[in-house]
Amino acid sequence: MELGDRGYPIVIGSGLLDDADTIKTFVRNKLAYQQVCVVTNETIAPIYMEQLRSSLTGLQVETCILPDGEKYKNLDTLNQIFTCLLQTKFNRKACLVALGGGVVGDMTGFAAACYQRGIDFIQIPTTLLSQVDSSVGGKTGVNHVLGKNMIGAFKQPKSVVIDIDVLSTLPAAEFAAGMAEVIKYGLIWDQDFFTWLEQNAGALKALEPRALTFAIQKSCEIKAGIVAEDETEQGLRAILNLGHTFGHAIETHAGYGVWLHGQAVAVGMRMAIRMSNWLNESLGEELEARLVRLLEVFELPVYPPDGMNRDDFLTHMAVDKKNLNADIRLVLLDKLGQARVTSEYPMSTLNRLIDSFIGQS
Ligand SMILES: NC(=O)c1ccc[n+]([C@@H]2O[C@H](COP(=O)([O-])OP(=O)(O)OC[C@H]3O[C@@H](n4cnc5c(N)ncnc54)[C@H](O)[C@@H]3O)[C@@H](O)[C@H]2O)c1
Ligand SMILES: O=C(O)C(=O)C[C@@H](O)[C@H](O)[C@H](O)COP(=O)(O)O
Ligand SMILES: [Zn+2]
Repeated sequence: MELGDRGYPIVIGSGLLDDADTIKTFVRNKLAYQQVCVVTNETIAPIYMEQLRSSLTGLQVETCILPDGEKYKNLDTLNQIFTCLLQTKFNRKACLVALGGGVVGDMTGFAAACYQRGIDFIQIPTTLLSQVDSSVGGKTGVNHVLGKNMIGAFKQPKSVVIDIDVLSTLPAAEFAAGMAEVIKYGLIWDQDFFTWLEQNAGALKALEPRALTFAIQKSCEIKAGIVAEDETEQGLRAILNLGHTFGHAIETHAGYGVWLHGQAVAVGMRMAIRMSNWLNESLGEELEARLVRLLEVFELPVYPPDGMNRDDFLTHMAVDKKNLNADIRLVLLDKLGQARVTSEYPMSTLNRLIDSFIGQS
């Protein structure tokens, strides 16, 4: 990840958690930490903690085990990390290691940004979503009942270690949720990658290592390239939010954890593509149909939840972080592989768009 003195390596491979040399290079010796606190959760700890611990022998390794779930991505749980660090007398030279999915990664990064005004952290992402998206780019934070990820900081990790083997224990619905973000990269940035995903969906679903590695690598490259241009989302980076304006509204309305983040993004991307086509007919209706076919291969939802109405969407979309005033800013496509952020559309079109999805599921 190219970011000047905040740049960092992203290593992708098989067997990395068991590979003491890799862990040594990217977590231990090279960065010379004395104290390491692995932040993980109650689901991941029994599966992967011992493997990681054996690659960290010789260091003071503490473990902070959080409850599992999006509903715990909040300030109370964040405080549990601070309590762990203070009880074990961690100093400013300590390093946090996020071993988990996006929830663990976002909270660990935010804890690292805050603890004693900032310590280092490393990402060891264990879900597909966290491997292709949340572990890269430095967005960290927690949810508020009134909005997703509303409290947080930009804090880049010192390295990202992606072991594709951990995906073998990931539930299928969680794998699919990660695929929604992978598909996002094709839509916003790379039409050839989108076509490749259509052609290789079966291999990805079967966890075929070559296909998986390619998809993860491509996703990280695209994300890192965008973040390198615009680390703190002054402009370009907001295109990574395709589908999220609608998706975050779904997650918040349903209650955190009821809809997986990637599921909500899948529906949100479909809504954004239909809106894009309505505003720019040269995009063509076929793209929405192609997206739906691809989402359905992974059994991702393509309609918002029953009972969610237009006001529910608009209320939550009004507190989106992209908004600069009362206007709701959306990420839309000009064509496959090219996105932009805009609030220049008739409100009547947004109303009609939301209505076209209500009561359809
Ligand atoms: N910071 C960013 O740039 C960014 C990007 C995308 C998403 N996010 C955030 O990430 C979160 C979603 O992350 P997620 O999809 O990884 O969900 P998650 O962190 O909740 O993990 C999903 C589930 O899988 C379990 N799990 C994780 N790894 C496993 C493994 N290898 N084997 C078995 N079970 C495993 C977890 O315990 C959890 O129950 C959301 O809060 C979202 O807002 C952040
Ligand atoms: O890294 C980014 O920038 C993204 O927008 C990636 C998204 O997939 C991710 O869900 C992110 O957390 C959303 O950010 P937010 O600022 O809309 O909360
Ligand atoms: Zn996302």
